[in-house]
Amino acid sequence: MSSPYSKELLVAQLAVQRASLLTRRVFLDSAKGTVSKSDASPVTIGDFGAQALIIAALRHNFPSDEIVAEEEGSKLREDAALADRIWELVKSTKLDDEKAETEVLGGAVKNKEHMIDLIDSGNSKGGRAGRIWAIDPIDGTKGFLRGGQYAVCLALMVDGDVKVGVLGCPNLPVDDAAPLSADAGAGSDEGRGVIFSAVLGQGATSRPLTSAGLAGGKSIAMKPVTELSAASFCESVEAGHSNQGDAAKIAEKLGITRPSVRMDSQAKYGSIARGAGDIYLRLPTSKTYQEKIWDHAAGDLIVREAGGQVTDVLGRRLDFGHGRTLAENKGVIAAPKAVHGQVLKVVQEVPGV
Ligand SMILES: Nc1ncnc2c1ncn2[C@@H]1O[C@H](COP(=O)(O)O)[C@@H](O)[C@H]1OP(=O)(O)O
Ligand SMILES: [Mg+2]
Ligand SMILES: [Mg+2]
Ligand SMILES: [Mg+2]
Repeated sequence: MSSPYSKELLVAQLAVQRASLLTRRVFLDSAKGTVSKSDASPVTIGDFGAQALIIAALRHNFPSDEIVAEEEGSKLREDAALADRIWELVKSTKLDDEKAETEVLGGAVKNKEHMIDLIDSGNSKGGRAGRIWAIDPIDGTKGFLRGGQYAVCLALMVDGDVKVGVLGCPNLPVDDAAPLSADAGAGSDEGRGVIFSAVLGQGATSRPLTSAGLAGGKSIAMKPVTELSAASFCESVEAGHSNQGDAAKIAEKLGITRPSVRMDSQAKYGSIARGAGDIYLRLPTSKTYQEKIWDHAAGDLIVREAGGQVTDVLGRRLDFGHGRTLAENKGVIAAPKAVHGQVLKVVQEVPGV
């Protein structure tokens, strides 16, 4: 008998793989078709194209599942030139493995109109009932534009609980043991590109991102941290996304002397899950910003399955059942189980956190 969620895992991995190949093409192109969204954050033809390809694969395999995805298609109905550029990418990005491409992923998207409809169909409100997929087609779009790290993110929640999580990180080193560095090595794909995945209760794996089918996976585990003084934080690059000043105070109190590694996107979760980094700290910057479920669902499961613990700054598990946002959580602390409590205690000693 196959293990629980084996079909969901296979589809999710191949869908993320294909979408990551699309984003990689855009990453290497100087014209990324960037437009500004209503909240002033950027979105590119890579984000739209990756979302279309992932939703196409999900609709082919699981037509009645709900989908919560970051992007929407309205801009593309007003801007034909932008839609055309995305369509060029979507229709020409395929896996080399014919069987994976057609039998598993369902092959090419029919036409441009259908592509926009697919992009628009990630509009579920989310919630605590049933099967809901969460998609961030490019997490860390600012990193993607800067030549940094980014991630293609997909997770399946069932009744509010994350069961399957997959992260495509085209700019991380393939080697799980490579030292953690914010440098993405823009311009060269050599030795780069990894897919992390996890199924609840079945552990976490990493495998190289290739243009064929799925390459062999290896099981991953967090680095055992016994002395916090030898550890370092992995934090956001963007100062507006997490409170880096308070993080520095917390590091000092914990005896951490190494500087934080700054990295965009859920590549942070993947990096600590494979033992390349130690602790992911994301302290809230404002009382009003609510984290989005697609920014954390896959990473949360991958870290927990690699032996970590993930909570918010109040010590609560991330709750993905509240809708499109983590409405009941503030910030994130992801750390090896053995030291998570120590980090949480010091985080709570900092006034205002
Ligand atoms: N004010 C904010 N506080 C925290 N996270 C934010 C904020 N604004 C945007 N983000 C999200 O942080 C994520 C990037 O994380 P990181 O900083 O760790 O690389 C993005 O998904 C981004 O959302 P968006 O996709 O809408 O730009
Ligand atoms: Mg994001
Ligand atoms: Mg995004
Ligand atoms: Mg965005």
